Amino acid sequence: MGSTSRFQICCIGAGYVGGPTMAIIAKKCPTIDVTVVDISQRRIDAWNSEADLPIYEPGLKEAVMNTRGKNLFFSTDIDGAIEKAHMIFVAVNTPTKKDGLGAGRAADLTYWELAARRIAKVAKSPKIIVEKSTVPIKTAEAILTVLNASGKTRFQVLSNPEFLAEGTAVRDLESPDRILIGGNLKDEDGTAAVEKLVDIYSHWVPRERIITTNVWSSELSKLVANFFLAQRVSSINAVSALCESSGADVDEVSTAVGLDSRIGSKFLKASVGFGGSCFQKDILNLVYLSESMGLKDIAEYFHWVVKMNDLQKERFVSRIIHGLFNTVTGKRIAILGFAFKKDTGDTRESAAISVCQRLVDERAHLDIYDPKVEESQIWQDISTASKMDRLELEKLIHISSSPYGAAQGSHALVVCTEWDEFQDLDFEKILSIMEKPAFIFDGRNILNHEYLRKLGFVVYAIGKPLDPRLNVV
Ligand SMILES: NC(=O)c1ccc[n+]([C@@H]2O[C@H](COP(=O)([O-])OP(=O)(O)OC[C@H]3O[C@@H](n4cnc5c(N)ncnc54)[C@H](O)[C@@H]3O)[C@@H](O)[C@H]2O)c1
Ligand SMILES: O=c1ccn([C@@H]2O[C@H](COP(=O)(O)OP(=O)(O)O[C@H]3O[C@H](CO)[C@@H](O)[C@H](O)[C@H]3O)[C@@H](O)[C@H]2O)c(=O)[nH]1
Repeated sequence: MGSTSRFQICCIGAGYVGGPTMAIIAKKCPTIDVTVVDISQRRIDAWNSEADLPIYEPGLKEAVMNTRGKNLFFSTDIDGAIEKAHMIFVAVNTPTKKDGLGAGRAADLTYWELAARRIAKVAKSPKIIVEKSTVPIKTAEAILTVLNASGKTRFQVLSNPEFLAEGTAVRDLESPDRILIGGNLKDEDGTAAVEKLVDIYSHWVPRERIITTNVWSSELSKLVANFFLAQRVSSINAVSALCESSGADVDEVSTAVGLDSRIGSKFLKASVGFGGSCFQKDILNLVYLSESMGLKDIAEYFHWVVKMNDLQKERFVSRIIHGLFNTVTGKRIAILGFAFKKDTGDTRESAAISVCQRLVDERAHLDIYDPKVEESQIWQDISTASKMDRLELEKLIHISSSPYGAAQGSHALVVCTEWDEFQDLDFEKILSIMEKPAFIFDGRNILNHEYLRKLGFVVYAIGKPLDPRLNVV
């Protein structure tokens, strides 16, 4: 490990945020030593391996390989890394609570608190703690209370939410729209801590893109940013239902609407529904916060973004069932894509999970293909979502290593993830190996629907004028 006379950063949590964020800090700041620690030996071994890293992100492997062993280290020696660090990022998971008070809505801060208690126990010299995980407003304040209770040394807690999106993590980290740092700017030590973190980001981020606020604004801004993004997806998905009923085309509508510079064109792509570990969790967190502050109507307003997403997934499944003449029992359906978006192997809250679970409930036979998601992950996700046991599921589900394998003998192709490679498939070949009539349900609007119809497919696409050959109710 690096010399202790250099500035030392520790990051607790070697996940989708901790790993890539620290790799970029190490790359951009060669004079700083960065140690990423985790309780999972398996994850740390994977970060240290020569083969695949534990997560897939374009450009990540190069960034890690160029710095690992020089000023970037992955370790399970959490106490050792805490002890020598000047600054400690906490990037542990903060999932939605499963049980107890606020279950299904509030953030579960168990991992965060455990990390804070570890720091309090081990730290002997002053530390700057950087809250990287997404947390409810006032978490930093609670954490400071835990830390200060040890009475051994001084701590500053900063909020520095992460805005990277999966699939583009390296690009987002190298060229962020903004860096947000919340700290106690009324206090000299607080201001100095904020300045230290500003210094680090200034190695590669223009100063005007680094903004500082009070801690609460920073914590809340992260939740609100995700609400605004998810709200746009739910809004365009609501419009997609209207388009299907009226003959309008959702892509034409979103282009026309998005050209208004006050609205903008991003996050207006209708889909089977948003997924990912953040949107639903963070909005439910806002719902819970609003409810606990007595703001019932505000909570309901936030909640509709998640409810609309659930409706969209269900609407898509209904289109498949009705399209296949009101029953999918015993029919073979090829699922193309299982990740929650392209260019990631992450499946957390992926719309594909809900779609597969619903189709399996109807006793359809699924053949699933995804270029990056591990087979074991698909089994784990469907087993968790379904009421059926593994033996029953194995009779209904097969996982293929190619899209053609999945399509063989199927009645329908269902696109759940917008992987680029799906646009380049040989659809003539696919048509020839499918049952007839052959159906395509494009949950991402990425295929050339007119061409596919000319070939002979019956095509359903989100928010598009309905194919006259499609059975609808
Ligand atoms: N995934 C994203 O794209 C993204 C983007 C922005 C913000 N966030 C937020 O960042 C946080 C982390 O998300 P993630 O996707 O990286 O989660 P993750 O599950 O991929 O990684 C979290 C890691 O923390 C480790 N961990 C948990 N408790 C620990 C402890 N006490 N000591 C050491 N290690 C511990 C876990 O083993 C795990 O490897 C969450 O709050 C999330 O909301 C995520
Ligand atoms: O027009 C769109 C845009 C996105 N999506 C879907 O929305 C989900 C989320 O996509 P995206 O936001 O690109 O990925 P995430 O990695 O979940 O990133 C979000 O969540 C992160 C975790 O908080 C934040 O850091 C990011 O800023 C925020 O974009 C995915 O299922 C997308 O397919 C759509 O359906 N239509």
